[in-house]
Amino acid sequence: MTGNDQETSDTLCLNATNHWLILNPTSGTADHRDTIRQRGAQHGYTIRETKHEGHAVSLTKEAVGNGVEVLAVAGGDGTLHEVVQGLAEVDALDSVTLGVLPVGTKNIFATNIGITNLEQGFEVLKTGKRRSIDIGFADDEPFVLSCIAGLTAEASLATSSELKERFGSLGFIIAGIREATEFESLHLNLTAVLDEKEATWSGDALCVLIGNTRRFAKEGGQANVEDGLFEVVIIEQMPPTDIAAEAMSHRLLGEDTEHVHHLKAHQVEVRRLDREPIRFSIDGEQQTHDELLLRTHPQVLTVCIGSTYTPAPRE
Ligand SMILES: Nc1ncnc2c1ncn2[C@@H]1O[C@H](COP(=O)(O)OP(=O)(O)OP(=O)(O)O)[C@@H](O)[C@H]1O
Repeated sequence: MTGNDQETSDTLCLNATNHWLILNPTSGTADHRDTIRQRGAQHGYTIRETKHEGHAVSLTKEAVGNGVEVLAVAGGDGTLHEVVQGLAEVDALDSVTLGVLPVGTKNIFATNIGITNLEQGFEVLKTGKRRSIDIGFADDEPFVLSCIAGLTAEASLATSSELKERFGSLGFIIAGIREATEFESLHLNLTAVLDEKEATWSGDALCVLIGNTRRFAKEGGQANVEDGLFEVVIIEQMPPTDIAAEAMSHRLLGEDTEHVHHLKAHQVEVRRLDREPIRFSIDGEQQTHDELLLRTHPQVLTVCIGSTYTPAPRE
């Protein structure tokens, strides 16, 4: 099914009978607990609060065990990651409709599906349309946003608004790397598969950015979340003198440059070529691996979307 084919199957999120709401009271500025409890109760949700890290995984499994049809997630991207993990663990990715109430710090996923605030999140849960979107898997772990190899902290991608202003989305990553003090390059092999064709790349990289709902190339923002493909950017190790020029080229042209490659793939394998394991950030969660196999599962998760959401933004 293509993104457009789904238009005919859009269904309002209004009719489901069994609604649960998973609330992370510590997300973002941590001042939303009472509001969510009150609004959630008004809308007839069964509310479950997370008490510790990882708790949203087991609460989600409990919700599935209780036959939940609509699951609202009041939190940020980390909470959402845990909920999707819970759904995957009980093989229920396609049996629940997910809604997002963005009360986290960055809320990248909510923004990418057209939900910008709490009020609108509740409204979309009640009257919004739903779409089936792709989920990535890193070995057996599902992820929604992205898997990044080689950056020491996800934060370095999100904070520097001045660099972003100057260089654009990918450019500011490149420029950000230049400014990072503790940065080690990666000696790796990457194999990408698209339409049964394989492409490989080996060498020293500054980082590899693999987006599911998140786009790093060009102006960044939302990727096509319904095409069953990752958007992959390989940023090669390069002389410091080239970095600013490459960053600016991405700002001005949005195109591949000598040291930056952009491709789409439904499967990506990343393997280390030296002794150091590779550091990955999977939806912001830090892990190390010698190798990692990333695959997309196309259109397996049904989510309530905001009216500004479009499956294929600025292809
Ligand atoms: N009661 C709790 N106490 C402490 N940590 C918790 C609790 N409940 C959940 N968590 C953890 O809080 C982490 C961060 O939550 P979340 O992602 O929702 O907020 P955020 O980091 O502010 O937002 P974003 O990820 O959008 O920037 C999650 O990884 C989760 O494991």
